[in-house]
Amino acid sequence: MTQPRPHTPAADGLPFMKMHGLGNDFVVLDSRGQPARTTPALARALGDRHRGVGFDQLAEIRDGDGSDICLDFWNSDGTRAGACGNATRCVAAHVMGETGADTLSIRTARGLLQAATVDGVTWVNMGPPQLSWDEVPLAREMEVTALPLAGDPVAVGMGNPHCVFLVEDAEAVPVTETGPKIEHDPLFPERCNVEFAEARARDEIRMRVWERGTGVTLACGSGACATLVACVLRDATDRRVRMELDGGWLSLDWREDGVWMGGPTSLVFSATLSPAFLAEVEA
Ligand SMILES: N[C@@H](CCC[C@H](N)C(=O)O)C(=O)O
Repeated sequence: MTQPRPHTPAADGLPFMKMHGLGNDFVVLDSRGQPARTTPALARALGDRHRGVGFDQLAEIRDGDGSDICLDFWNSDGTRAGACGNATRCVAAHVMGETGADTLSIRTARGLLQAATVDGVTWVNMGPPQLSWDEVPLAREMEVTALPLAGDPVAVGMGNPHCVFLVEDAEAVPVTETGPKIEHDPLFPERCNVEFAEARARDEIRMRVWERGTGVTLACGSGACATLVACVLRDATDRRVRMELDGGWLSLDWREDGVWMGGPTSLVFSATLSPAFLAEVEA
């Protein structure tokens, strides 16, 4: 009997999924059972919204390592990200849908995360915030709540660095002007994501974001978690809030075991990258 021919990306192309969580959009590669594929060049080429597919982040699923799955993240400029909350929720919803389970363990660069489906909503525990200067990281020893920057922001690590400004009116902030200046400030040796947060009530926040390696996005999950932490540290909100981002609403809850985040996820389509596209990237 003839054996089925194994799938080889060079001959058959490379399958991927396009997903989004509140308009924070992703290409997802499923590399379980095979070698990881992503390189900085592939991430940049795929992230090109004109010549590739386009995404804010690329997420690559790998076989579990003492966990159900492993997950790696890349920005559209080809750099790695240690955390991506919305992609984690999207992938968790997809994998739990495959298996019918309502919990999932996910190993990421920041450690082991837990996801759960509750009343049809996918939640992820993004872990406890990192609140010492060397964990964020900052360039030198200082309080994360006392940065020497105009606007008096708070630095928070969520497996990736965030700088959160508490503002009176988030709509009025020139995000595209201020975001890149803070992202590249020497205080952040690994650059940072920048959030502008307006506490509308003890249980409601409006947030807009500039993402490291990507720019303005409609939502940022790890940024939402960092924003909640900053608001609680400044006593602007309670630990359980709803948050409005440009792309929609998230629910957040800073518990003993970490910052939990729940909200919608969407699988937009599945398709295959052509062998010609892959050959051009590898050339
Ligand atoms: N959109 C993401 C965060 C992506 C990573 C970020 N740009 C970084 O480089 O740290 C999220 O939902 O958390």
